[in-house]
Amino acid sequence: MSGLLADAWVRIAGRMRAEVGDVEYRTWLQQIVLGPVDGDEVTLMLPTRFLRDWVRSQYGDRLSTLWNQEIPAIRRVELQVMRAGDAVVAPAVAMDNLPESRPEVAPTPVAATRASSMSDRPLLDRGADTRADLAAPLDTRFTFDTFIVGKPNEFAYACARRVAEKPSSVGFNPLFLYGGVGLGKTHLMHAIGAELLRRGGISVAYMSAEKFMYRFIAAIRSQSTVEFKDHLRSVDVLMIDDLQFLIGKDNTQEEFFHTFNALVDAGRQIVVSADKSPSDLSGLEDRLRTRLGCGMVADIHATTFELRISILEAKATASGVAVPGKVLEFLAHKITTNVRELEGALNRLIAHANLFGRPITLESTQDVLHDILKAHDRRVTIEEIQRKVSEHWNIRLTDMSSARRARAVARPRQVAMYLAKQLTSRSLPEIGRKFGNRDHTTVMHAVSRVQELMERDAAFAEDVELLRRMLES
Ligand SMILES: Nc1ncnc2c1ncn2[C@@H]1O[C@H](COP(=O)(O)OP(=O)(O)OP(=O)(O)O)[C@@H](O)[C@H]1O
Repeated sequence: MSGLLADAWVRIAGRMRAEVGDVEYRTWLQQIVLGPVDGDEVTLMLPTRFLRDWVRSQYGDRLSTLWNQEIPAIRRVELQVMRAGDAVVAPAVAMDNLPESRPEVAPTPVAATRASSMSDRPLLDRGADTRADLAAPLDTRFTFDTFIVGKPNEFAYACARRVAEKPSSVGFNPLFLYGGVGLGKTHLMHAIGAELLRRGGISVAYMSAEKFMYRFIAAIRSQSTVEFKDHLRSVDVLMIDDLQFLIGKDNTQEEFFHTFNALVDAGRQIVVSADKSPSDLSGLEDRLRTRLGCGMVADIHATTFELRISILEAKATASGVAVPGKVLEFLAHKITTNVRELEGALNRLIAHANLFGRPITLESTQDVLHDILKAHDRRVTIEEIQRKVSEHWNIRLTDMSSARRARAVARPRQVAMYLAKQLTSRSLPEIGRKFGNRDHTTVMHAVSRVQELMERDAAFAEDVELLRRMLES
């Protein structure tokens, strides 16, 4: 039964994804864990109360209907907050593990290939000779206009713009974009596609390396490799996302290599993205790596605090919901690695504010994003905080846990407790223990005292803020 349930759940999750779109699925539904069935009721579990309430109010009815269609004996869906020890029938279904939710082949030729949701399927637009089987939408939100440029990505952005304006320019073919997860590679590729489409008269194919492989395998199975190759080799611009997927897939690499050569030799543009530079993609064949590195290689670096703030400001403005600067700064401090996560956190705050009609505050942010923030807390330890604070005020590290009450020692100790509360997910008693076995009420007092002082004394507030930044960087 559990295999049957798990299979049904994957289909339902795929259906929901198709209905709500990738971003909404990732933000709200991807964390659902499948629990057991009891009588006519299936249990779905979520990590926080907020997520549970939101999913219940927004998707509860639809989930019940889909479950009932899959397994008629199921009539109700029970949404629960997950607790340790709850029985799990199937883990959360990450988007990449879902079946393709839209039809592979567009039913009719599509001339304008813009649609509202993201897809890995390639697109092709060349007026009259647009072919239906290569037509697919780009994510209309991923344009150059919505891409926020800062020091870490300005070079990649400039290269992408150049390719969109003048494909196949000398020195820019292939364009190889690389960088860590969620830093905007796909966004830039879609932006190139959108710009080329806007200008018109050029055919563009975009697909992930994974999709490239599946299509290639499907073509082999249906004995249509010649058509597959011809199709790909007829485009003016070919974009392949997440090339690292081809590592270890030797036959697909070989096919890609030939397609690549045929296109470049014919003066067509190739754009490729990956998580590493060509020279670091050690599982790729040498000759392919060499060719990939022959054009323009552009690195998207990790975001800076300033870039994260600019991205958040732009997204908050676009949403039309007032998000205080302090909240944006807090998020930019806390979520530092991945723009996708940063965006997801902001979306959740905005949805919460809309749902309950309450303004966004620092307190509500900490509450609503509890699970995300906890995951980002782990990096700073109380010991590090104690060390930095002692160095800053030039006191002995042992005074963090000593009984000395002189202000010169007691104040830094209070600041360290305050920072421990802000920057880690430790409870008040746990923090107290690390400071010479002090009681949790002492920590509570320290936190409110530091807050009070920060409000009254700008120089002191600046000191504390500086320490916080140092600890987080
Ligand atoms: N500079 C930026 N300005 C605006 N939005 C951005 C920027 N960088 C990333 N994003 C947003 O962050 C999200 C993740 O970006 P994207 O999917 O392009 O990342 P990626 O580098 O392709 O990630 P992956 O390695 O997972 O494929 C997208 O919603 C994108 O719009």
